[in-house]
Amino acid sequence: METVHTENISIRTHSLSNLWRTAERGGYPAALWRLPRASEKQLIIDLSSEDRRLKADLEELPAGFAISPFLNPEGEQTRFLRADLYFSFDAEETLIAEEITASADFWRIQAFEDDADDDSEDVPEYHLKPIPMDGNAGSEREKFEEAVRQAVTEMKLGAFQKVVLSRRKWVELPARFDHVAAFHRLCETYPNAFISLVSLPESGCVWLGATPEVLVSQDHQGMFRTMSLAGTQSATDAQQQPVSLEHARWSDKEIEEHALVSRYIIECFKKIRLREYQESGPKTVKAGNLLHLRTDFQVDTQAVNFPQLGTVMLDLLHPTSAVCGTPKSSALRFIEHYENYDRSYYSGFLGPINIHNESHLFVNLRTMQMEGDQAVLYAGAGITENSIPEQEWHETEMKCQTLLAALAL
Ligand SMILES: C=C(O[C@@H]1C=C(C(=O)O)C=C[C@H]1O)C(=O)O
Repeated sequence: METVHTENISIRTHSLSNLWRTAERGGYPAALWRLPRASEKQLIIDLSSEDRRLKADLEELPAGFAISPFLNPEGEQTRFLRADLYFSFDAEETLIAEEITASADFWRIQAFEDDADDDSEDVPEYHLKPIPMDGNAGSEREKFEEAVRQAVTEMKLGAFQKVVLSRRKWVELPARFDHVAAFHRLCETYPNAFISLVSLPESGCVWLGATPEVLVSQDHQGMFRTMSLAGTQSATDAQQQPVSLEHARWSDKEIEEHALVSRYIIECFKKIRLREYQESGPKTVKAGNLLHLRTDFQVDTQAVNFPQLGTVMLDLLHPTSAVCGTPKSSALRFIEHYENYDRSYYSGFLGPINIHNESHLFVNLRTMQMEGDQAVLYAGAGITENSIPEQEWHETEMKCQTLLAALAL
């Protein structure tokens, strides 16, 4: 990352919570994340307060954090947060690195500093008394199951092979719900997930999530990775005992649903005539309270001399058949007609770009959008010809539980 290290510009050491609160108070966009299996927690703050929308070009962009809506025509609606300030903390929340990029101007840094020094506001407690607001759950369920029935009918007529249908669930947050404490809680509960907290002042919303799905990742050695993740079952059996990964059984419906996503990824490689990918799987993996089928894909971009592969694949992959369907255009048309609501950033992608020469973008799943004392959770399920509406609804309920149970909401 490009940095300025002069004696007179340096952010004094503050706690993670204090930095986050200062960013929120000042109306600065901010993103806090923890990569899967990592202990380091990273925070960036964009001091421009600008609602910057662009195409996520991993070769061109400075260090920052991208968050894309599900609907992103030509990819140009990706919201980009520039890393004017960057902080990294270890598992004990000790500051281990801080950087100020050349783009940040001195006066804004000073104003930020002064505000961060004003620590008058006491740290909110982490209350755990939720008030579920699913008064309209009945009609939500009817609408969702009706859409599943419609999709099955259309698939039997050959209109498409798979569509991913989603729904929302509303929850009232406890008084003074602490976003950063909730982020830490998710980090502890889900060590294998990508945990993120993103504050977007222009919309007044903060997004919190724990996703298991990599969309595009390119590390500092030029290793490109993506995955197909589809097929879902509970990680516990009827007696609430954990299902061992070796003993998990998958139905033909789930195997087919998963295969469609893998085939979609391979088609993307074919479009760019790339044959040198390694494929491994499918295997059963645990994602919190759920099990999924996963196939991993990997390409050594240095060996194939294709450094821009991450950007090219991002363009081709999103939205994959894991969140949209097959074929993409018919599935999308069906979603737009039957879901009847804006998915916003749910099932888009998000993650750090060019932070220490790495970019890691994940599908925005197991996520909730918080605005004031309300939260909206989003969850979807892959529908094929053999789907049973009640089971698909149950799957979305389990997916909502990934966040609700961990946060005791
Ligand atoms: C759509 C979601 O998850 C996706 C759909 C899956 C499925 O249909 O089995 C599994 C994992 C994800 O790719 C979600 O979590 O909301």
